[in-house]
Amino acid sequence: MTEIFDAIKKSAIEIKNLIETGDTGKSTHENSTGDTQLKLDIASDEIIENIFKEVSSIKAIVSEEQEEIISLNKDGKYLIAYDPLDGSSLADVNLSVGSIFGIYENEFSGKNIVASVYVVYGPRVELVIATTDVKMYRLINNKFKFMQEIKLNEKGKLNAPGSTQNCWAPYHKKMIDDIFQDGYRLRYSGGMVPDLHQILLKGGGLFSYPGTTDRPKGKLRQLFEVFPFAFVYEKANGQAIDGFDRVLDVETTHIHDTSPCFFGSNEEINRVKKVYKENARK
Ligand SMILES: O=P(O)(O)OC[C@H]1O[C@](O)(COP(=O)(O)O)[C@@H](O)[C@@H]1O
Ligand SMILES: [Mg+2]
Ligand SMILES: [Mg+2]
Repeated sequence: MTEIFDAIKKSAIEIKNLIETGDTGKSTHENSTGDTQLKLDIASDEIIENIFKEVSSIKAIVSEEQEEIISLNKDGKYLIAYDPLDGSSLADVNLSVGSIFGIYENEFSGKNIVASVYVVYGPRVELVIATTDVKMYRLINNKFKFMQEIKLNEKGKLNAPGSTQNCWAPYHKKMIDDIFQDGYRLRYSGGMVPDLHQILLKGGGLFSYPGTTDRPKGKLRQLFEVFPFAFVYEKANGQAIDGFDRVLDVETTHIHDTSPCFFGSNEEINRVKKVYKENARK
């Protein structure tokens, strides 16, 4: 898998340069989820696709920005699903954004994810690789240097509650209020990558993107966003659930499926499970 990680590192350096110099405006296209694509989304997608085309171990790729799976090498072992520029609408206000990659074998499903990688483009560029463990690297003088392993504590102090609040179920609202009452601090930028990276590096907490009245299956996409981060959180001694069970056990029926999702350290996730079990129906 090393050549895949090297390809991702190469794409991260090109995307960093694109973000620094590129146009943050909208294109005239929509992606399959119905989001208007930014010029940066399209350009980052092209960068990654062109680099992955050169890697012989990749069988097929699928991007959040494209409709279909693209076959690359019939003898390749790995399938990669990626979100080329997550949180792209935050680039114009100079908040952090990211890229997310899920590496799968056999077919695109939560059960088949074998590794994941994400990149944070912030004041510094950091890259996190999850295999059997979770390792963080930082871009220094155009090279990724190993910095540290990432492990969550049993309990954290941060709360990142996503989605439109007036569409929350009453029990979800009460749970979030209770968590704040217990002294947790609000940390939500609207960029999944920096928001989840912050919880990982500060030792723990909760990130939630529930099902809501306007989006019963949430917003975040399983293959490109939810499963890769679920893999990271599990390997970092945390958990990722759909409110009830491991989100990596949720079935994928379409490549652009979304799922409610909760990522965090054990204490916070067990709290979500209890509230959802007592109040919600799956
Ligand atoms: O504003 P909301 O509804 O809380 O949604 C925020 C979420 O949407 C996203 O921006 C979606 O990602 P894209 O920018 O790749 O579409 C996530 O990064 C973030 O967690
Ligand atoms: Mg995204
Ligand atoms: Mg995106």
